[in-house]
Amino acid sequence: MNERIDQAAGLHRHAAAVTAAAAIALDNYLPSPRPDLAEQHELAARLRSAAEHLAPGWLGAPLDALPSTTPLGGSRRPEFVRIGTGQPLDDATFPMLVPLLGTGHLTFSADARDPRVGGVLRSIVLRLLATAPAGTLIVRAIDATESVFRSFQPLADAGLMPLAVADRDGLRAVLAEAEHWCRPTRPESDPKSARERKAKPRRRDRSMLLVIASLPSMTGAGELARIAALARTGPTHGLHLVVAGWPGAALSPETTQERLALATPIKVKNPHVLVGNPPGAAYSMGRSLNVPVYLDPEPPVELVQRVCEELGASFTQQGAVHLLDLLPDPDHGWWAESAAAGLSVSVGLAGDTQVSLHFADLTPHWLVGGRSGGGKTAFLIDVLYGLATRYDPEELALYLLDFKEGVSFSEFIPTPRDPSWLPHAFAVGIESDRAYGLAVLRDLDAEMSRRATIFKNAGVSRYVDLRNLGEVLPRIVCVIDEFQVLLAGTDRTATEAVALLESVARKGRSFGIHLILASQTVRGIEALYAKRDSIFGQFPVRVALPGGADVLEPNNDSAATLQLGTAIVNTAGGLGGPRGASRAHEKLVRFPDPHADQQILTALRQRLWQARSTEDTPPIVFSGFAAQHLDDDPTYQSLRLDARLYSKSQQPRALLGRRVDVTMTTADFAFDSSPGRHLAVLGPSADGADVLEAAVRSLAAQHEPSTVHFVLAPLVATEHERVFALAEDLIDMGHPVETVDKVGLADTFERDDAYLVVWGMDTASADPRGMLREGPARGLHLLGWWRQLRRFSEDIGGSSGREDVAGLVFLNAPAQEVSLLVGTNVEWEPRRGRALFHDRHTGETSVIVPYTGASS
Ligand SMILES: Nc1ncnc2c1ncn2[C@@H]1O[C@H](COP(=O)(O)OP(=O)(O)OP(=O)(O)O)[C@@H](O)[C@H]1O
Repeated sequence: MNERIDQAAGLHRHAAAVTAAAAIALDNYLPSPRPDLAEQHELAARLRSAAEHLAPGWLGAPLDALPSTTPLGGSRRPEFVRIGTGQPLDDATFPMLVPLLGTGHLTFSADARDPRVGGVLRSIVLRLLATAPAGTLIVRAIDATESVFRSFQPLADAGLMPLAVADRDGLRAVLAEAEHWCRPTRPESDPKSARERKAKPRRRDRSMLLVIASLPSMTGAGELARIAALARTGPTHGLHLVVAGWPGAALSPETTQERLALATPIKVKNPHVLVGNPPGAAYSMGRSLNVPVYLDPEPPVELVQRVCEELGASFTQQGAVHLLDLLPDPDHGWWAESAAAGLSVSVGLAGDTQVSLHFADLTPHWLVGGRSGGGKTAFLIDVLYGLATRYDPEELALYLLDFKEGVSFSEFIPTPRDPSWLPHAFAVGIESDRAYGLAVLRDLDAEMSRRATIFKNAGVSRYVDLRNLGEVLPRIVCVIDEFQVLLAGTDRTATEAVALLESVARKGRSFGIHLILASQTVRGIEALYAKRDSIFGQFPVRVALPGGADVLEPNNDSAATLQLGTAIVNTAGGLGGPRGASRAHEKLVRFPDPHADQQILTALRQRLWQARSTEDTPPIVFSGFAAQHLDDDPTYQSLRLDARLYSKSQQPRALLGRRVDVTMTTADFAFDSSPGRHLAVLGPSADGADVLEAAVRSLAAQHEPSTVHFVLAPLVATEHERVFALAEDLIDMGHPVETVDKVGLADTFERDDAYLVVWGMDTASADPRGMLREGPARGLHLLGWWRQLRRFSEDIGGSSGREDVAGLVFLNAPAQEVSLLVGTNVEWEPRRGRALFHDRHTGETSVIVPYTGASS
């Protein structure tokens, strides 16, 4: 350690001496009215030699002439950087250096739309990145032209420097990050932590460089003021700015943009530039160096590419963690742990050491934050494989819900190409919708009640005590990715979801039920305003990924500048502590990208799957936008195998679709002789025709041949073909079938023991009221699709006839009209692939995914 300090001090003394020498050289130089050529040559030579010391290699050499063997990554912070060539005489030149890191900022009077400025910005950033010791320089860029840093893409891919932001929101986000970086440190009171701080890298060991190549067009006075404020305070916190286009044009006659504090201003002329006085120093000739300076040309594209790729690769290699580094040895330790006292899983490496987090009484739930693309899914998948390799499916059951458009958890379910699944996965929601999220929370709440009864019967009050009695009951971990979607707004779903979340969050620990809530935004969830503390207070484990600092306490800035693949894990509710001090409750970890090695991931899942017990069934999958088919319905499958399942003593039921609940139960409507046993499918959506067909097919499967008639009336021309095909199938099953048209329909109203199925009931001319009232008693049931709700209402004789049709399936019908027909206020938002089913007999009103289309 002493050796490194001595080395640093030596380097510092050396740099100071060279700077002083250069300053004296410049100060002693007074331009004579008739310049002495020899003297100028000699001065340029002295400046060249000073520059070689101050800015060797990457920092000061012409980039197109640099040997390709020049190594990347120096041993200390680069302080001066070359911007171009000073040319006092045609044949006398010297490298123009400016102080930056450790001193102040740079401004260019023109922005990057001037290609010379764009070029020199690329060159400055490249020089600094190539020289800074690995991981010590954090670069953020803003560029409305979106072209200046395009060639730096490999750094973004490696997670070293995000792509430049181009719009005002991006600018604001970057400014907020820089302001976060500059927040004053909290006073140091604990001498021990002060001591420890010396041994740890401190914030000042890293610098943040904010490069503004061109400001977004909507930039306002507020943002300009924030930039100016950052310039004033930045350097003491290691923040430095390079701003092109400063000062810009005044936004209004009252506003003039001041020179940026602590900046070396560069006035862009044509073809040269003038370099103004650096902060705290003055060229003796006046406000700027009295020598024309030519900005460095832009670095060769291949060079940028090569350097970025090398930096990216070495960063990736240095930090790379492999999923297998976090998992137990498959030959010795899979499924070896007991969940009785809690669950434990390695979530990443700190140095070479595994860092584990737990689901236990003191740490029942976790909150994970990170911006989109920040690695949330990767982190969650690591955790899930970690748990799934440590605990037997008897010890652990997973509920996995994803509210974003991606398909985070789809790898845990069987697909046509790969039939394996994660045996621990009980229910998986892909592109979940809010109704399904709510169903999962209801299910967890009901599971708590079920477990409470088990506990009571066993005479215990805690999960661990029950397990100690030898009872097998898995712990449940429910992961909800982008949970804020479930809680969005202030509607009934949000209100109920908050109440259930609170209940599970508060009581879950006692029942072995744990939550991982993940989000890109934890603040600003309106439905949580009153409940924030009472809910999140139950989440002592906080995991902040890049862009997810808001899961930590506002004054804890440890996650301010995380790179992709790293996370802050905090087990004290996000609480911080003195900057730089070692925090037992908080660690910076590196975690693997599980998808980096798809083969290993597949092999892992298959191995887990092969180890499952023979009773294990695939997870129940709710796929938000997937259609549901009658042939895939387990109820339909079983009744086709054994029609006696619905024997005559039971009522035949029309299967309509799957309810949006955890197990995706079948929604059905029963037919018997009591009044109202008719089914109306309502709304213009073409799905109506499919719903009727599924209803008919499922009913046909429950009747012995020749025991009931099917009368099919395709009054909608487009449905003729479908109905004829259906009729053939029914005949094959041994059922008597008739098809009728509009004229023939009226006669069928008098029949007994028949299902009368009408596609386009709204075009029928006969009055169905008598048939609706009296039909069921004679075994005649109508299954009708009305495309217009008003016509249906007329057909039943308005609200007085409501009871005559007890089964209602609403497709794309507005909530107001639905409420009128149901007779109570119904919350319903019509959308593709969803229907609202109301059964007046059972009182059920539920959202279903109606059966549509061909079977899979
Ligand atoms: N530990 C890691 N190391 C390197 N790259 C990673 C790591 N984790 C994730 N990535 C990469 O970052 C990208 C985003 O990751 P991921 O999909 O997990 O983020 P996310 O936060 O879930 O994003 P979104 O919410 O947009 O889906 C992916 O391309 C992934 O390969």
